[in-house]
Amino acid sequence: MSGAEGLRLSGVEIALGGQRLLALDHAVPPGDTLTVMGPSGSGKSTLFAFVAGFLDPAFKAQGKVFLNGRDLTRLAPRRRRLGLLFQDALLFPHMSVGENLLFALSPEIRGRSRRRETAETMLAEVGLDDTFVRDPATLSGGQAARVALARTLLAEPEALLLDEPFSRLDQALRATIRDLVFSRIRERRIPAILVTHDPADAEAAGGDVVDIGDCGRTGQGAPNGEGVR
Ligand SMILES: Nc1ncnc2c1ncn2[C@@H]1O[C@H](COP(=O)(O)OP(=O)(O)OP(=O)(O)O)[C@@H](O)[C@H]1O
Repeated sequence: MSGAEGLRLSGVEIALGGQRLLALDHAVPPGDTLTVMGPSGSGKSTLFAFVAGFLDPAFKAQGKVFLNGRDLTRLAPRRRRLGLLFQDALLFPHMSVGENLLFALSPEIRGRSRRRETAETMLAEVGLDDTFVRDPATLSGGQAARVALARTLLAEPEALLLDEPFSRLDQALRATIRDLVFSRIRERRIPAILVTHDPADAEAAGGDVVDIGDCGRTGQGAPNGEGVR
């Protein structure tokens, strides 16, 4: 089954050194977020590497990833149309906020003023009007997280991989940025996978939660993708 809309991990199993690390079979509808939890070393980053297409050859993987009906499994990473958000905003320090955004914008959007207007509109969407010319070094942690989100969304990803994107933010800011990210995901109907250690993140994401923690040790884990809620 290809899963015409959304993201689907179909019979995914990843092994390392002959031992099964994780198994996952799960569909993420448009606008939903699947939360993946598990202790350090359980394979969360490895799962993202598999979905994004840069899994280290030390791992043996089987199963497929479908996105809006396309089989991504053998596609080059840049053709998968995935957006990633990490703990760090990872903005280019030698570029202004606006230049960071324009870098992510499709070359199909032509014309200097049209490109700038598109980037400014996205900045406004994440609550950052009038920051186009700012130096990223002068941004607060929350502002940098907003720019990172804007840059990711500007590339118009068909799915998002969120790798502990809130873990560097203090508690109050964390709630604000979290709400912003999940509201954008729902409104734009983007399927997402979130890796986190924080149950409050999973709660805010509002979708299924899978714990891949026991998989390698017991061979059970969540082989049928049954969420814990
Ligand atoms: N390139 C690699 N070659 C061999 N083993 C690796 C490689 N990368 C990771 N591993 C091992 O694979 C297992 C899963 O690692 P992974 O980084 O996916 O865990 P994680 O759940 O993301 O951990 P954390 O929560 O600490 O980020 C670990 O045992 C790790 O040591």
